Amino acid sequence: MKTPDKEPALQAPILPCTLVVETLNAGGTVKKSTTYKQIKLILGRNEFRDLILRLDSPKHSLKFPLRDFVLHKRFLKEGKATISLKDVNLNLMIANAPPNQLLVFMKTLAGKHAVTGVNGGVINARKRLLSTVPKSFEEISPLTFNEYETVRKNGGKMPLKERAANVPDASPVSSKRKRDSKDASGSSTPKVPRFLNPLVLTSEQKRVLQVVQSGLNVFFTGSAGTGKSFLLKRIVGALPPDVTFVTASTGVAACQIGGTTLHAFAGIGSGKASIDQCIQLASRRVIAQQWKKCKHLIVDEVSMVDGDFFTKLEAVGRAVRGNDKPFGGIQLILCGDFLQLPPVTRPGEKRVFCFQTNAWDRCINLSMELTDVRRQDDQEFIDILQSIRLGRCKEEMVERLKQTEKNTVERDGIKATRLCTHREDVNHINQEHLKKLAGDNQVFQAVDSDPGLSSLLDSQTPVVAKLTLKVGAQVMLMKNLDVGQGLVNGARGVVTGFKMGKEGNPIVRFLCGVTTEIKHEKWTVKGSGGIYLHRRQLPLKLAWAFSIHKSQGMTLDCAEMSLSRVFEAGQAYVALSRARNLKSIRVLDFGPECVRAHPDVLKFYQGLRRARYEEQQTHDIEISTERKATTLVY
Ligand SMILES: Nc1ncnc2c1ncn2[C@@H]1O[C@H](COP(=O)(O)OP(=O)(O)OP(=O)(O)O)[C@@H](O)[C@H]1O
Ligand SMILES: [Mg+2]
Repeated sequence: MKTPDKEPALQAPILPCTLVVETLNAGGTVKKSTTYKQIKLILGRNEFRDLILRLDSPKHSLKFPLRDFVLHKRFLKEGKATISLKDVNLNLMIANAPPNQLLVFMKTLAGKHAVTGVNGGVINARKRLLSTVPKSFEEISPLTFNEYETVRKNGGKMPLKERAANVPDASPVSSKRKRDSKDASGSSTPKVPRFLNPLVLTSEQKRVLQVVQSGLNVFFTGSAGTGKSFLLKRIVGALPPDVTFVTASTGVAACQIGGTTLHAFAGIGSGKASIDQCIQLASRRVIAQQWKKCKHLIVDEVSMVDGDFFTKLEAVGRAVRGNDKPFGGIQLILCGDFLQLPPVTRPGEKRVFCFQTNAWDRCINLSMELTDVRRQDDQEFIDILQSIRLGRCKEEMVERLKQTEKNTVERDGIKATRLCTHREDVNHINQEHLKKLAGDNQVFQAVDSDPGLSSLLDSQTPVVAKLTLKVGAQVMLMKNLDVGQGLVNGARGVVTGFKMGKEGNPIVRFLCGVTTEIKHEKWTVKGSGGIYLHRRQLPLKLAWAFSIHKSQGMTLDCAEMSLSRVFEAGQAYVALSRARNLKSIRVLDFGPECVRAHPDVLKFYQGLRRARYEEQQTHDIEISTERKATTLVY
């Protein structure tokens, strides 16, 4: 994989949000509550260098000195947090803030507060009274790594850490931090935290984010590994969570971006009923509320959304929201690669891609293409993949892929995962291999927040309800645990033992060189009506075999594949493009006949390319919310 670039510095902490200010009496009950909608919170310092939170809106300007406070930050991902000002009995409840900005804002607030204390504390009351310094307010500078380190080394002085134990809903940062700061040998190494040093978007990714923030309905595409899902997560973090609905065509893809399936959002079942019936279904109170609340709808892996289903959704959006604009005025942010897997159809059913519908033409203002491949860094492999994506495979490419049959991708007892074209083969292969291993089965049962909805959690989380392991079991990690160490979604490993004790967690040796105990993790999905469901399970799956359909969107460490039975256009491309380089795959039974691209999709992409060419010929493109039906492709 390419070495990631890093963001040089963070922006000044200004947070768009809604704020509820609660005034409490001495007993802690609420005396008064005032809501300020669509305001900005600005973190700054006054003339005495006190930390001040300023509320700005066209009608209001309030200042809250931050002296003795507790941060409640369990719901950061949902754009919510509370600052309890102990000395003045106020609760400042933040809602509807872009989650990424909120995270940086809260960390900066905690860090700057701790550093202020470390660097000399506050000016006494007498000096303040006698001071002739004019009143001022200066926005705070971004938290630097040195400040972060000061806070880390003076751990006790940092309010987030110090008080977490006393705050019932403060999230347990300490255990995660411990894991993040240890290397494979277990020794502590100071690491720049991800929030201080986020991966930089490429210029084309930034451009898409800009367009999304301008409010246009956008479809962005690009070959496998160009960072579409990566960008989508940034987009999610930059939009207000209360009115943003994050979805994908499949449960696994939805889980990767922290969303739900498009079907679960829509509430129209399979969408096979007539448009009138679909509208009726979506008009049920809880579903309709969701539709009305939604201002931004995000859909990943849109290539697998059926065209008829998309047409019905568009009509439902207009009807349920009582708004004649396309999709009822919801901003659409669609992403995917139509040259990967198409919508699943029954035998004999006509396949309609989304882009072939009138609804698509009415809705999508702008189509953009990412071209910089980030998953692979091996140019020869990138060239082969680009050609296969378009349904072409020259003789020398076939030969090169055939040569990989001799690759030894096994290492340290970790075998290649067989990517299967047919789902039924996957289960069979995994169970047969597990049976052959000596030793006892260790069964790990998931704990679901609502056992009645376990089948929904089965389809929307990447982990199974019942996981059976043995020493020697080949496993795949299903969650990013520590990106720096290589413990990422798709990492391959082998079970080497089980911890003694009640839980008996597995010890897994991974291909990246780390051997570690795997503990339970939590997955959260939004059910219909916006209810959150949780599953706790080990983030592992058996990995002797995996289906190509389930692997769409993933990056895999080592895989082998037999592609002679491919039955879909794009299937061979999806399988091959999961790998990082030619050394980490073994391709069996390969021939040019395995490679297929759908002719309608090729035509669609030719149209996008032509439009790019014409745009480049005529003028520099200006992004304007006025423009309709423009196609912009990189
Ligand atoms: N700007 C970036 N900086 C660093 N790494 C990046 C960047 N963009 C993407 N990546 C990395 O590239 C890899 C592929 O990204 P991602 O899975 O988002 O691609 P994708 O276009 O969604 O692929 P697919 O079509 O297979 O779903 C990931 O490991 C991701 O973290
Ligand atoms: Mg993706």
